[in-house]
Amino acid sequence: MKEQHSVMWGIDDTAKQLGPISQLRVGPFGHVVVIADLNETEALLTRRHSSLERDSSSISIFRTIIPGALLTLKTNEVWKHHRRIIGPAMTSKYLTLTMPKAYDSVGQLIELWKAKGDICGDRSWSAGSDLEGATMDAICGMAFGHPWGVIRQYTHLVRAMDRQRLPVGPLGAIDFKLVAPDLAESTWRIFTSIPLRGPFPRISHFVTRLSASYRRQARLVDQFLDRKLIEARQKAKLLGADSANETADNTLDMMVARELRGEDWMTDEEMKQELFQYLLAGTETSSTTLSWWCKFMTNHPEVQRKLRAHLYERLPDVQNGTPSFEELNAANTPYLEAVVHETLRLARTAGGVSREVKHDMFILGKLVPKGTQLVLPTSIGCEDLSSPVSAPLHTDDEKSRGYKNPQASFWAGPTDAENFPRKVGFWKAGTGLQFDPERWMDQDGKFDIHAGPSMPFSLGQRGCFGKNLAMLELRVFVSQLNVAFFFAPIPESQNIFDRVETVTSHPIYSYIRPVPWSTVEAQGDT
Ligand code: HEM
Repeated sequence: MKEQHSVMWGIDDTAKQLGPISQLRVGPFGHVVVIADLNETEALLTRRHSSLERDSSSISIFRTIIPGALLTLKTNEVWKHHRRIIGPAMTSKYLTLTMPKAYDSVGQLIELWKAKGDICGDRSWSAGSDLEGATMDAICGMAFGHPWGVIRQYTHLVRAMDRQRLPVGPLGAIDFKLVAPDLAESTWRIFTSIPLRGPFPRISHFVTRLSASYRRQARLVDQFLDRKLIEARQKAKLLGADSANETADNTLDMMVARELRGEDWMTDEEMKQELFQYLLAGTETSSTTLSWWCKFMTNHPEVQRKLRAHLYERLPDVQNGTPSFEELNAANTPYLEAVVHETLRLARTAGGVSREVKHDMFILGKLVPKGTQLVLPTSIGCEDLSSPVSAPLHTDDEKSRGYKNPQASFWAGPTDAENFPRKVGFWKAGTGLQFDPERWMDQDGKFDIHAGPSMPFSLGQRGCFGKNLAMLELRVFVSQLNVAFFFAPIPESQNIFDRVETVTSHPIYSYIRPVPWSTVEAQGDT
């Protein structure tokens, strides 16, 4: 793992060397069991989920800033209650209503990149913080109805810069150091306070909370949420319950309207935590995925050109920026869907998920005791890491001890292996790590979600709550950015694919050079 600078690639290598189930020691006392087999992972997350629970260590890490929202609740009655209340926010009805917020945010990002392009000439800059700002604006709009104006502020600052004195970073790119509005800066400060490493997250975060600046920033965000809650309730009362419910175009308004109708409700504190969780779970994940997309585009001009032609053909409105919810789907824009899926597959934004075993169970023929922490890489289909058909599922010793337990997985046991041979060789040999959206297209040019494995949002009951919103946002951003810009090549010294793993696995360098499609280099040979 040290050699690869990545836990995720390290786990891939472990799986290649040790097979689909292995045990790693973590620190002096802990250990985790890694399951790197696609069928087994699917079975665990979907069919055997009642034997598993979200693991205590990740819960205690995220509880430092969100003590009681979906992400940090055990799968109990409270979790089900929260899901019932905010679940409708992911239905097509609400997503359709909130979609204009995503268009607003990407529109502002396009303006920012045009302003940067004007002063940068043919030099590149890093896309990372711009994308964080734009996805934060989008999520705020979708959650509370108003973006925080991060990108608007960045654009204002860029327009005021002296093009003769732009700061140049060590790799030759322009190093814009832009300051976001207070609320956004405070939220990022809270996110970065999450103690991702170290054995005692609660203690280390307690120390962080002693700092006056942290307390001031946390208070600012808390007061904002209080204010929004009051405003949303006043607005809903004026409109009346039914009309408030019909017109709600953000998650807070939707929750408040349901509260007013007496349907279901949460305490103020619960509501605030669920909304804050939107920011935590929805900003970095989307911006990281989009940063990877920019890198893939920069290296694949042919994909950019094909995508643009496809969008112009399928979406007459694309230039005006408002294709509808129904128009932006896999059936209507299959190549866009393929590009988004391929980006998610290779970005490996959330490299893995973890679970705790609730009682002794058999996994791939091994007895895994109660309390064990499982790590399930979400992108094991990237390479061919499944076990071969002939892998022994029970050792002779286990069989002689009568290991025919009722909780064995669907796939465990020699008979199942014969009847349901393990899927191996998902992609053409040696192509698994290449960026190739065509792998998701069938012979008739349709998008085929079953073409191969990919589970970037995880699976099952505790899989990503925001998947529908995230997919919509990615389709909106990718289509709008593609139509607005050609991502021109950048110097080799900046074209580095190294990762850093925090909450997500993001590129260390995300330099871009977006140019108008009218330029000669955008037109290329075609
Ligand atoms: C590209 C974007 C995203 C990716 C790749 C992603 C991925 C994931 C993954 C892998 C999990 C863990 C699931 C598990 O443990 O099985 C998760 C959980 C979650 N995600 Fe996302 N996510 C994304 C965007 C979003 C957005 C936009 C939101 C909110 C609006 C969101 C809200 C959540 C929540 C609340 C959970 C916890 C669900 C629970 O424990 O019940 N995510 N996400």
